[in-house]
Amino acid sequence: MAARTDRRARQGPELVSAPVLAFRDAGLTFGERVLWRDLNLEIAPGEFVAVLGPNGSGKTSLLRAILGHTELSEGEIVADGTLGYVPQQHAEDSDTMMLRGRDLVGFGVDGSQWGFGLRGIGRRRAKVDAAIEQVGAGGFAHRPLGLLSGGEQQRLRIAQALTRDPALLLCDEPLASLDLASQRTVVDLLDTRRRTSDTSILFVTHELNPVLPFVDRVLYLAGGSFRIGTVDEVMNSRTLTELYGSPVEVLRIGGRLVVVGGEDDHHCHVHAYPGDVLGTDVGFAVPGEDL
Ligand SMILES: Nc1ncnc2c1ncn2[C@@H]1O[C@H](COP(=O)(O)OP(=O)(O)OP(=O)(O)O)[C@@H](O)[C@H]1O
Repeated sequence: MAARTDRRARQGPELVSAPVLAFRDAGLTFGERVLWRDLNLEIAPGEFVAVLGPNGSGKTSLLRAILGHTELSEGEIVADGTLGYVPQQHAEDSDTMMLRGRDLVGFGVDGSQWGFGLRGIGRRRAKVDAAIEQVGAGGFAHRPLGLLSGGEQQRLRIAQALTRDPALLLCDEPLASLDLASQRTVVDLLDTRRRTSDTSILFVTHELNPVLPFVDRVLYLAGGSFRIGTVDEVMNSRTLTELYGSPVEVLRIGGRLVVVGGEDDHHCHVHAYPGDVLGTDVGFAVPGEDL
């Protein structure tokens, strides 16, 4: 039966090094459309797993299944500990002038868990302050969200997720529409969190290179199938050609990982990822051009 269950509730606290998340024969299909199936994956404490794949391959649906918002078609997902969620930056959020940065962070601790009355309010405020400090947002958290840069807003979204003290952070393209310096800040925050608290990171992205130095494994979804392994095991021409069923070439150029082809059957598409998030050349090339 398809289900997402809480391992701690079932098995007790003795499994100290148990995976924080496990997919067991998990599958997700919509009608005839198979997004992925027979997925078996265990994510260890502190592990950084990048989820890659073309548009529509099922990356966001994977996160939704973990969060329990989408029901699996088969298998199960077993979670151990609290989940935190960091969404992508949305342009429409920038219009928000009524909401202060710390209000956004506070959404992470709303609910009855802190109790009511003055003591509850004080505990809640302390939790919000601690999360804001963890992401270094004390200097701007009092300002309206609409006056903050995309990078500052994204730091506050991470703070919101951290208020829950998550064992696993689910990140849905958190670097989208951020400049390279802000990307680096966000990636550094996530890496610090996993080093200091052993929080695992499941990171959905179209751009692997900004997180390349931190990635332990890659889950690459495409065409109803997937590959899991280290960057070297997955991001190579043979593996991706096999996965896509059409020629794909993976090149390493100056520390950058460049994938040629694979987006669809009709266009030879080139992704050029910057090898260093402080680099300036997020290049896109057309077939036949020198890289
Ligand atoms: N509830 C649903 N019912 C039917 N189809 C769905 C449902 N949810 C998602 N889909 C379909 O599943 C496919 C995968 O969607 P998903 O958003 O997971 O892809 P993605 O890999 O995150 O894409 P992108 O990179 O564009 O964000 C899409 O074709 C989408 O239309």
